[in-house]
Formats: sequence, structure tokens, C-alpha cells
Amino acid sequence: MTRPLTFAIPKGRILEEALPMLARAGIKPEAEFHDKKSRALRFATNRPGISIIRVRAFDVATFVAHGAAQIGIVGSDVVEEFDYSELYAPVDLDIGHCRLSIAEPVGLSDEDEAAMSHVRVATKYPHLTRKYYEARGIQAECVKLNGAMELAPSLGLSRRIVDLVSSGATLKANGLVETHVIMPVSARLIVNRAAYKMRSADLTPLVEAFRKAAAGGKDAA
Ligand SMILES: Nc1ncnc2c1ncn2[C@@H]1O[C@H](COP(=O)(O)OP(=O)(O)OP(=O)(O)O)[C@@H](O)[C@H]1O
Ligand SMILES: O=P(O)(O)OC[C@H]1O[C@H](OP(=O)(O)OP(=O)(O)O)[C@H](O)[C@@H]1O
Repeated sequence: MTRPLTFAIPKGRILEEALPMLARAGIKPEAEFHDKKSRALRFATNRPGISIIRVRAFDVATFVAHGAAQIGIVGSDVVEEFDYSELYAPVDLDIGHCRLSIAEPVGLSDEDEAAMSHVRVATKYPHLTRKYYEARGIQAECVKLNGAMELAPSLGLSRRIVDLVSSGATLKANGLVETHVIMPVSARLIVNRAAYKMRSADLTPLVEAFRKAAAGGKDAA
């Protein structure tokens, strides 16, 4: 008997938009998934061959890249930050829209990039930050934070931050202004490449179901 597929989904803010997408693709988690008091991390679904794990956004990519989960949903920010060769991201789900941007305190006019050789940046995205600056001949010294990056400039940790921006409210509330967009972000369906080959009979129809679910969402909009 083949092992059930494990589907990894992030417990953060993508979850709310991901659940209707899963439902459109024919997957519904068991009732316990919605019980806020439950400490369970793995859940059965209406599909006997598919179970769901709920993990942190960055860990979705790690579980799927290592084949511990075969399929998952995660932001393109995470896919690009890790750049795992084992991850295949076949469907843009058109949810979780935001952008990865550079920000700095209001009133500190942005230095001319052409004159800079080194920057210090607080971020959860050191790989993408270094890559962005490297392409401009600037060496980025990254201070890794896991959240609340917006505090870094006022507390003297770094002048700049690289973080996700959506409405811009968090930057505004913390006296910061967006100076450059590094990349637009949306959530992707990700699949482990080896599993995709070895379990293509299970995974190909699932990928197609998500492709249709994402296109259906657009039609409905
Ligand atoms: N402001 C936002 N608007 C839209 N999408 C966002 C926003 N912030 C984050 N996202 C998307 O949601 C994903 C998860 O973000 P979030 O920081 O909420 O996750 P999380 O699970 O709480 O992370 P962790 O627990 O690892 O800190 C991000 O990788 C990004 O793709
Ligand atoms: O532009 P806005 O609409 O204000 O959204 C941006 C905020 O959203 C994300 O944080 P989140 O709320 O997910 O919390 P986190 O800092 O714990 O990651 C991101 O890290 C920003 O702080």
C-alpha cells in the first residue's frame, strides 16, 4: 500500500486564503484542524490518501525540499530565499500578495546606491538581500531577525530593513518608508521533485486541481 501524501501548509497569514483554495482543489481538513485548542500538528482530510501538516512558513519549504512532505503551499519569498533545487513550484496560487522591499526611516534621504560599497540590513531574508545588493556591487551585512524587523532602525541595529510589505501600515506605524521593491510575492504550490517523478499518478492530478482552483479564483474575482 502506498503511504499517504503529506501536504504542508503554513500556519501564518496565508492559511486563511489557503483553506478555500484547498477546498476548491477538493481537500478539506478534519474538524479538529479548526479547533484552536487542539495541539495536534498533523490532520486527516476528506481524502484518505492525503494528510495535512501545519507548520511555520519557512518550514513548509524545508519539509517539502527534504521529501518529508511531498506537496505544500508557501510564499514565493520563502521559495526564493531558500532556493532549494529539490523544490518545484508549478502553480502561482494568486493569494498572499505582498512585496519584499527595502525600507528606512522617514527623513533619512536614501544614499546614492552608486556611491555605496557596504550596507547593514536587518532582515529575515539574508540570501535575497545579499543577492539584491551584490547585483549592484554592494556588500550587504545582514542581521538576521525572525520578525519585528521594523524596530531595527529606531533601536540602532541597522539603518535599513528588508521585509514584506502589503498595505504599508506597519512601516508607517514605525516611522519607516519603502525605498525599493526587491520582488513581488504571492503564494505558490510547491512539490518535491523526486516525489513528483515517483508518485506522479497521485501528484499530477493534484497539481492540475490546484491549477484549476487558482484559475477559478481569478474567474470569480
Ligand atoms: N503583509 C502581508 N500581506 C500578505 N502576505 C503576507 C504578508 N506578510 C507575509 N505574507 C505572506 O505570508 C507568509 C507567511 O508570513 P507570516 O510572517 O505571517 O508567517 P508565519 O507563519 O507567521 O511565519 P513565522 O511563524 O515563521 O514567523 C509570508 O512568507 C508571505 O508569503
Ligand atoms: O504592510 P503591512 O500590511 O503592514 O504588512 C507588513 C507586515 O506583515 C508581515 O508581518 P506579520 O504581520 O505577518 O508578522 P511578523 O512580523 O511576525 O512576520 C511583515 O513582516 C510586515 O511586518
